[in-house]
Formats: sequence, structure tokens, C-alpha cells
Amino acid sequence: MRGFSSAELDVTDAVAFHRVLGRLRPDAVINAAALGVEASEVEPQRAHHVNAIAPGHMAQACQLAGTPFIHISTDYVFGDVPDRPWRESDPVSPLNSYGHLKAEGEHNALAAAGGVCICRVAWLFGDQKDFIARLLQGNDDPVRVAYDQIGSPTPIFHVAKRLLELASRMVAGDVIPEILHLAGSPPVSRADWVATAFDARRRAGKRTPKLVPVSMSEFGSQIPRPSRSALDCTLATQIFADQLDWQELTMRADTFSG
Ligand SMILES: NC(=O)C1=CN([C@@H]2O[C@H](COP(=O)(O)OP(=O)(O)OC[C@H]3O[C@@H](n4cnc5c(N)ncnc54)[C@H](OP(=O)(O)O)[C@@H]3O)[C@@H](O)[C@H]2O)C=CC1
Ligand SMILES: Cc1cn([C@H]2C[C@H](O)[C@@H](COP(=O)(O)OP(=O)(O)O[C@H]3O[C@@H](C)C(=O)[C@@H](O)[C@H]3O)O2)c(=O)[nH]c1=O
Repeated sequence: MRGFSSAELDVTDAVAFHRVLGRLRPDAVINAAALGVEASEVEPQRAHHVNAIAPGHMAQACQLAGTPFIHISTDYVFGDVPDRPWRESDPVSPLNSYGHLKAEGEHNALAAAGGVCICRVAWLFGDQKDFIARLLQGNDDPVRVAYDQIGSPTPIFHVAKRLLELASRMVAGDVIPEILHLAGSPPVSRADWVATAFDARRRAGKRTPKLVPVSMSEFGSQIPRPSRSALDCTLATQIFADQLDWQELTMRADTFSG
């Protein structure tokens, strides 16, 4: 497996991508490059190139080379409406620039080529830079966490393994859905997710701040976020034996630093 930083390969540079593809002849390409929620508001043009345009030309180049292409997308392509987890077949309904650009990136990748799988993940954790790790690295005590944002926390290393397995299956010629939800189950509020981690840390005798559940509106962010973006991952259980469980890893005291 070979990973690239943006300095080694700028995904917005179609010629450079084509050259690397020709030189390395990879079995498959997984594109995780993106600008996040804040950056997509602050640097809209760069975000448009990375999040929306690049997936299209990468998919096209991969198809020409006969290389399966997996593109990582997000729960934030969805908005607020249904009171159930979002299915792959639901139309996108993004609320912020990041969500709009990621939705455009999905569309461009699928329009450009076959041999593409869009994998939507959500609320990634387990790299010591995630939401809970950041709460623990800060000095706030108590920490205030939204009880009214419901989503699908997704363990990074477990989802990475599934992405590699998916890539192998695409290489083997298996039929894979064009869009696949690969996120943690069951749906949970941000506050309950954090409470699960904090309760386990407390039991393990680790320093743990007090948790105060608050509403999303208390953060007064200028950037709208979906209050219900949990992903229905039923389709993935037809490919992988079980669901991705966020609870076990959230309760492991060494998952989050601090
Ligand atoms: N974090 C989360 O909770 C979620 C993330 N996702 C998706 O997962 C993927 C990874 O997100 P996350 O780990 O949060 O993001 P990070 O911001 O941690 O990483 C994004 C990566 O994109 C790279 N990148 C940015 N611009 C370019 C470019 N022009 N060319 C090449 N690489 C570039 C960066 O490389 P470098 O550092 O070298 O500049 C960085 O490694 C994204 O597609 C995101 O949309 C989806 C749902 C949830
Ligand atoms: C700082 C803070 C935020 N919040 C809430 C407000 C808001 O709803 C949310 C914002 O947290 P974050 O900044 O981690 O979340 P955000 O940038 O919205 O996270 C997203 O990242 C992108 C890349 C994705 O694709 C999404 O799946 C999701 O993981 O958390 C709290 O509850 N407590 C806090 O102390």
C-alpha cells in the first residue's frame, strides 16, 4: 500500500495524477483527500477543486487505466429531514459548503466512469485527532456536547480494513454497489457517544472531565450542520459479515488520548 501527502501528489493536478497512475500501476486507488467543514467555507475555491472536481478526473483516469476507484464521502451530504438513518438510495440534501462540494464530488466521480465505489463514512474516530480526543486534549471541564446531533461514529482502523477488502473485491471483479454506507452502528447523539467514552474512562481511573449535554444551537456556529445524519449500513452487511460497532472501541480506555 502506498499513501500520498498533498505535497507528494496534489489530487487537483490531473496530469500529475495520471503520471503517478501510469508509473505505479496500482491495483486500486482510494481517494481520501478533502478539505473539511471549516476549510470549505474559508477556502471555497480550493475546496471546490479538491472535494468536487478532483474526484471526477481521478475516476476518469482510473477507468482509462482499468483501475478500481474508491472515493471517500460523508454523512454531511445529507440534511435534516427523515427520522430514520439515511439510505444509499436517498437523494442528497446538503446543508453546508462541505456537504455540497462532497455531493458534487460523488456526482462527478460517478458521472465520469464505471468501476467506482463511493464509500460514505461519518464522525471518524480512533486517530487521536477525533472529536473526543480533541475534547480530552482541551482544558475545558466541564465539556459541553450536543445532545441533539445524531450520527454514526465510525472507527477509522476498522473502516480502513473494510476499504481494503472492498478494493480487493473490486479487483477480483465482484459487483459492488456504486454507493455504500460504511459507518458505525447504532445511531447515537454526540453527547451519548461522549458519555460512553467518559464513563469507561472513569471506570478505568483516567482523568475525565464532566460532561454537560447542550443543544447544537448553543455553539452559535455560522456553519449549519445536519442534526440527523446517521447512515443506514444495511447494504454493507451483505458484503461484510457484521456491522461496524462504535461502542466497543469507544469504551476502550486507550482509544482516546489524555
Ligand atoms: N473526519 C471525519 O469525521 C470524516 C471525514 N470524511 C471524509 O474522510 C476523508 C478524510 O477526512 P479527514 O481524515 O477528516 O481529513 P484530514 O483533513 O485529516 O485529511 C485530509 C487529507 O486530504 C489531503 N489533501 C487535501 N488537499 C489535498 C490535495 N490537493 N491533494 C492531495 N491531498 C490533499 C491532506 O493531505 P496533507 O495533510 O498532506 O495536506 C490530508 O491528508 C475526507 O474525504 C472526508 O471528506 C467523511 C466523514 C467523516
Ligand atoms: C467544539 C464542540 C462542538 N460540538 C458540536 C457542535 C457541532 O454539532 C459539532 C462539530 O464538531 P466537529 O467540528 O468535530 O464536527 P464537524 O466538523 O461538523 O465534523 C464532521 O467532519 C466532517 C469532515 C464530516 O464529514 C462529518 O462526518 C463530521 O465528522 O460538534 C459540541 O457538541 N461540543 C464541542 O465542544
